[in-house]
Amino acid sequence: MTVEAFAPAKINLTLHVTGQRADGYHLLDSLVMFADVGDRLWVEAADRTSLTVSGPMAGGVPTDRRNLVWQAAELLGVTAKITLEKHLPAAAGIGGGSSDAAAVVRALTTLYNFPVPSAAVLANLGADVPVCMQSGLTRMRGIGEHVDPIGNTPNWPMILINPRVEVPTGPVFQALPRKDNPPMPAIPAEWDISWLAAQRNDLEAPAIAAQPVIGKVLQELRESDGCLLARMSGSGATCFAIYAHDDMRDRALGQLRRDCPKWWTQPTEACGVKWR
Ligand SMILES: C[C@](O)(CO)[C@H](O)COP(=O)(O)OP(=O)(O)OC[C@H]1O[C@@H](n2ccc(N)nc2=O)[C@H](O)[C@@H]1O
Ligand SMILES: Nc1ncnc2c1ncn2[C@@H]1O[C@H](COP(=O)(O)OP(=O)(O)OP(=O)(O)O)[C@@H](O)[C@H]1O
Repeated sequence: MTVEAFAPAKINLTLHVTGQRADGYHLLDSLVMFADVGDRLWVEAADRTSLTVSGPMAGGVPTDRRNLVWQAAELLGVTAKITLEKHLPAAAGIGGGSSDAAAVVRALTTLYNFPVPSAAVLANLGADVPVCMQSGLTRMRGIGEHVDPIGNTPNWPMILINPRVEVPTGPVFQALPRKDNPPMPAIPAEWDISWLAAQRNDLEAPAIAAQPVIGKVLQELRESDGCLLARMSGSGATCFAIYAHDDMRDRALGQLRRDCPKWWTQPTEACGVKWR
C-alpha cells in the first residue's frame, strides 16, 4: 500500500526569540500557519530505505540519509520506499525538510499503525518538526517542542516570495545580538492583522545583514498596493505578505513576477484541509 502525504509550507507569522538554553538552542515564541503550497510525498513499506527526489525544487536536496525524511523513517525504526516531489525551496525558512519529515512520520505511523512519537522526540529530527505535525494555526514555544493549537487560520490572500538565496538557520540565530527579547503577549480572542503587525520576527535583522536582498523583497512587498503586512518567515529568506483582497494580491504578484522573474513567487492561502 502506498500512502500519499502533503508537506505544506510552514509560515512563522511571528518569531520572537526569548532566550537561549545552555546547549545553545534558542527559546522561541512563534505563531505558525501552514500554506496550501508544499511538497508531495508517497511512502510504502520496503525491505530497505530508498529515496527518490523530483520536482521543480529538487536540485541540491540530498537523496541519502542526510535527508530528514530518511531520518524520520530511522527514528520510527522502519524501512520504506519514499518518493519526494519538491515544490518548496530548501534552506528557505518555510520548514521544507521539517514538513517533509513530519509528513513521513504521519504516513509511516498510519501505514504501521504506530503511535506518533512525542514532540520532544520529534524535535531531535529538527526543532520545526513538532509544529509541522499540526495543520492549523499553532503557537510554538520552547525550542519548538511546545505546540499549542490556536484554531483555524484566517483565509487571507497571501504571497510567499523567496529571492533564491539559501540562508542556513544556525548562523542567523548566532548573529542575533540580543537573545532575551520580549515574548508575544497573550493572543486576544478577536485578534487581527494590526495585532499581528505589532509583533516581530527577531531573525529578520540578522538575516538581512547576511543577505541584503531580503530587505529588498520586504520593501517591494510593503510598497505594493493593498499589502497589509509583510514579514520574513523563520530564518529566511522567504517572506510573506498579506493583502486586503485577492485582486490586489494578484496584481502585486503579476508586478513582482515581471520585475523580479528569478525570484520564487507563490500565491497562497491557509492550508484549509488537513494535510491534503
Ligand atoms: C527558525 C525556525 O524555522 C522557526 O520556526 C526554527 O526554529 C528552525 O528549525 P529547524 O530548521 O528545524 O532547526 P534545526 O535543524 O533543529 O536547527 C538548525 C540550527 O538552528 C539553531 N536553532 C534552531 C532552533 C532553535 N530553537 N534554536 C536554534 O538555535 C541551532 O544552531 C541549530 O543547529
Ligand atoms: N527533505 C528535505 N528538503 C530540503 N532540504 C533538506 C531535506 N532534508 C534535508 N535537507 C537539508 O536541510 C537543509 C535545510 O533545508 P530546509 O528546507 O529544511 O530549510 P530550513 O530553512 O532549515 O527550514 P526551517 O524553516 O525549518 O528553518 C538543506 O540545505 C538540505 O541540505
